[in-house]
Amino acid sequence: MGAYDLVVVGGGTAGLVAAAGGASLGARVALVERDKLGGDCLHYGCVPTKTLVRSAKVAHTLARARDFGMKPVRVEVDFPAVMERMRRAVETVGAHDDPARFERMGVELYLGKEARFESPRELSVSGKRLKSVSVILATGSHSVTPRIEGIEEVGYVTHVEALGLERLPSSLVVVGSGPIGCEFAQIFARFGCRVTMVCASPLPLPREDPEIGEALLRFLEDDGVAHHGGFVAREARAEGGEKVVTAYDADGQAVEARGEEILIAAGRAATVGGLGLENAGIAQVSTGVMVDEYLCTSAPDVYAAGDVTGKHLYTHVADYQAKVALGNALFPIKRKADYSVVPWTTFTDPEVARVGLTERQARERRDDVKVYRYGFDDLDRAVADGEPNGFAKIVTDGKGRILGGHIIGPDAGNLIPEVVLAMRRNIPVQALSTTIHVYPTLSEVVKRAADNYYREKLFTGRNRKLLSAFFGLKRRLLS
Ligand SMILES: Cc1cc2nc3c(=O)[nH]c(=O)nc-3n(C[C@H](O)[C@H](O)[C@H](O)COP(=O)(O)OP(=O)(O)OC[C@H]3O[C@@H](n4cnc5c(N)ncnc54)[C@H](O)[C@@H]3O)c2cc1C
Ligand SMILES: NC(=O)c1ccc[n+]([C@@H]2O[C@H](COP(=O)([O-])OP(=O)(O)OC[C@H]3O[C@@H](n4cnc5c(N)ncnc54)[C@H](O)[C@@H]3O)[C@@H](O)[C@H]2O)c1
Repeated sequence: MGAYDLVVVGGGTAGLVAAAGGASLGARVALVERDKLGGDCLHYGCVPTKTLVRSAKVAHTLARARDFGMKPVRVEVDFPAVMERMRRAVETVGAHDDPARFERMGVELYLGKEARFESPRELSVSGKRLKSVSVILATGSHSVTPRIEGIEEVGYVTHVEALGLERLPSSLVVVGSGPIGCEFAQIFARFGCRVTMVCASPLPLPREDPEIGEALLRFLEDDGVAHHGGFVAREARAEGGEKVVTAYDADGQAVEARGEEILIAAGRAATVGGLGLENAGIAQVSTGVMVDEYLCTSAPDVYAAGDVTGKHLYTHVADYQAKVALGNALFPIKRKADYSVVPWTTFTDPEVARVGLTERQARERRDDVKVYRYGFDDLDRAVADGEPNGFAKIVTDGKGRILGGHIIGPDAGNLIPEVVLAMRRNIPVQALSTTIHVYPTLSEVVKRAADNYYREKLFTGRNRKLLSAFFGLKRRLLS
């Protein structure tokens, strides 16, 4: 029986950050991973999809050669080569998650093995018992297939199988237009596949500001994606060599989406099967493992981090939670997880980046909400780049305190951190306006949106009248 300070279950982002941190602090740490180190983000999520996003963008840019003063080119996507490039990128990035690196740090690895709780502080791993002072559960999440009659018989892929395709399907039905559905729909459309999306929510990215969803819908349609919003997929059948998904709206109206393949991107659930949570008294809620503000589960000294908690399913949040959970698992002084300022980005083109409240959420909470926006169509650099697409929107209270930031536009994910830092450090929107930004850069979109604060204060209404009176007086005195 091994006695550890910490046993980590799951070797994705959350598990690796926790295990590496614990070992670096001098704790005796074991990490149990049933598959490969790196988890979903490295193997089936962020890294491979962003590689494909880039290839799709290159295809799209080549197809627009004429817009940049080039003779038109015939774009031919070599799908096996695209997928090979993706695998190489995963391999390169995966070097960070090399098992030998973690062993050198002092982490004892149990690779290719499943962990099961026997009690809160005791796990069995392939017949071996691991005893530990504390445990961090970091087993991630997996794709959920909604109830669609006939779907198992017809067959479908999730993001996992889609990333293993050897041939580009001629057409694809995507069920769900959350981040996974939108990213894949655009990638495949830009590779030349006919894509039809069906989604229960009316607009793509239903968690975002509807104005953002509407704008993204237009961009997806420009790429040739057909989007049936407000339709729930209920039946699937094979017909004439195609797969057909029938979806219904709230009035019972049906729409049929046909394709060579079906991609299910309809949400995720915490991965807890086979863990024996009941043996440790670890309770679950509908979204995942139940945790308190300190990321402690209902079992003493068992913490959880990452997607398994069901809170903000992003790699950067998994990383953050792992650090909070690790500190709380090892030390007596406990720290709460703080989700007040959490950014994220959906890597469509243009990208959709977000932090804080939407305009609607802000207005539900207070009466003094102000919204400052700026369009990329009026931003010199975006025009020069031939990407005058989208807008930035900053939501504040009456005094300029930032409540939320939303950007749909080129490189939005790299532009949002300025707003994130401002929110985190209570820097008001006025300061974004008075900070010098480099010209001509896309970063100016945030400043330009913020400039509207002063434009509204100084150039309109009572202030403008007062200033006019002041200038009149000055003229009279000096003339
Ligand atoms: C297609 C796609 C694209 C994405 N793109 C982005 C993006 O661009 N940016 C972003 O921030 N997020 C993105 N995400 C989300 C991101 O991948 C996850 O939030 C992140 O991987 C969560 O990390 P984790 O450590 O909680 O879980 P995971 O990475 O899923 O790791 C959990 C690990 O636990 C292991 N495990 C499970 N059960 C057991 C068991 N019983 N015993 C032992 N091991 C076990 C699994 O094998 C796995 O390796 C994307 C997700 C998907 C699906
Ligand atoms: N760029 C990123 O950071 C990124 C990328 C991909 C995934 N992720 C993470 O993974 C999470 C899961 O993504 P997702 O896109 O699978 O899920 P999601 O929960 O965000 O969206 C699923 C969508 O499917 C729809 N849906 C469900 N059942 C349906 C049915 N029967 N018919 C039609 N529509 C149906 C829902 O209405 C919803 O809009 C994301 O919320 C995000 O946290 C992040």
